[in-house]
Amino acid sequence: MSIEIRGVSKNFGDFRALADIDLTIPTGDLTALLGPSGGGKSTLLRIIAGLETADTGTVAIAGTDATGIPARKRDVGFVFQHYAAFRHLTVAQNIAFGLTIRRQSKQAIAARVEEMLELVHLQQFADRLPAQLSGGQRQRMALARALAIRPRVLLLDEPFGALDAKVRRELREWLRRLHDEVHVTTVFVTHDQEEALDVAHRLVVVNQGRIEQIGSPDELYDEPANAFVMGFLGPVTMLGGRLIRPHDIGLSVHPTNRPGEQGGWVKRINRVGFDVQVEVEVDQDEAPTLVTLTRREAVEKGLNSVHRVWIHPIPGAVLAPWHRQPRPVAHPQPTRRSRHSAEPMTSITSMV
Ligand SMILES: Nc1ncnc2c1ncn2[C@@H]1O[C@H](COP(=O)(O)OP(=O)(O)OP(=O)(O)O)[C@@H](O)[C@H]1O
Repeated sequence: MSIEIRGVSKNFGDFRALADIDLTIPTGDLTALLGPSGGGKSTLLRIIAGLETADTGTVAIAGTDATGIPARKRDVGFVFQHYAAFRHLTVAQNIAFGLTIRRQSKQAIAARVEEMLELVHLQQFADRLPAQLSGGQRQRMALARALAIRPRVLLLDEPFGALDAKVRRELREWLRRLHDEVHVTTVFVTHDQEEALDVAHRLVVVNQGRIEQIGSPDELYDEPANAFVMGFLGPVTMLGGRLIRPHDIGLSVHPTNRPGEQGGWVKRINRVGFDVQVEVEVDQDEAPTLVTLTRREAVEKGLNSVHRVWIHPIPGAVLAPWHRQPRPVAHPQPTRRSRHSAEPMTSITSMV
């Protein structure tokens, strides 16, 4: 069931939380709304759900205008970060809740609850109370409860936000597989770029009430629309006045005359897991350029004993123009730039 959002704006007093949002979410897709805190992701999700009303614009679900329809009649399943389970009801009763209030027959409810317990792998926990579950199990119960009513749309607001990193990763994987099974149109809010890139088919980057870019994980990573998107998706650094990813920089201990090459001094070498991060000072008035190498590359180049190096963008590197900030930093907190004013990204092939 596709979701069509047209011209949606929302103000809270003088504060503009959403500014003229247009977005189509295709049927059966798993879409992530990704962006920094306060950017408007939850507000947009709540407007889709009918839990919040837009000041202007429309929301259509499956081709029907849902703008004036109350949340309970929109046929959406909703899961929040902190799932409010009924503490005195068992897992099975919690999952059955939406079906019970819809006055389905006892037999139909029992069959659906069984199906849902199986789907979320909680069969053996059916008779437990929510307090007797782990955080990850509770969120799976929340998903089962949301899905039990056969919603047309599933909306998830940071559903794994309160869980530890390992459980989050497991649930991410699980959610992807679950979506492959049930194919319900799903919108997932997260501020975690790794989570979004890992789980979603499509990402919508939301910042300061606007959409910065929409695309597949590959499109966003390889062709970010602007410096904000590029900086939000992972570490970036500066080379030759442009924003570049640290692993898109090649390093040699002799000059090689490659396009865009710059000489510099090694200031620091840090081992980060399997990678080695090298800080290279090209210009002493600027923050050092970060270069990420594998440990093997660092050893082969004998980096521990050299100080003078030459660095260059590798072929195919993604480079963004960068309007000079007072002091560029290795991991900038990018300022918002409108989609329209953003300069196009250039690849190294077109730069040289
Ligand atoms: N009911 C409200 N009253 C006033 N301001 C609100 C209300 N709801 C949200 N806001 C403001 O609107 C902005 C967008 O909030 P929203 O929750 O949509 O952001 P978000 O991108 O989901 O952020 P987070 O990841 O922190 O939840 C924030 O600045 C927030 O303070």
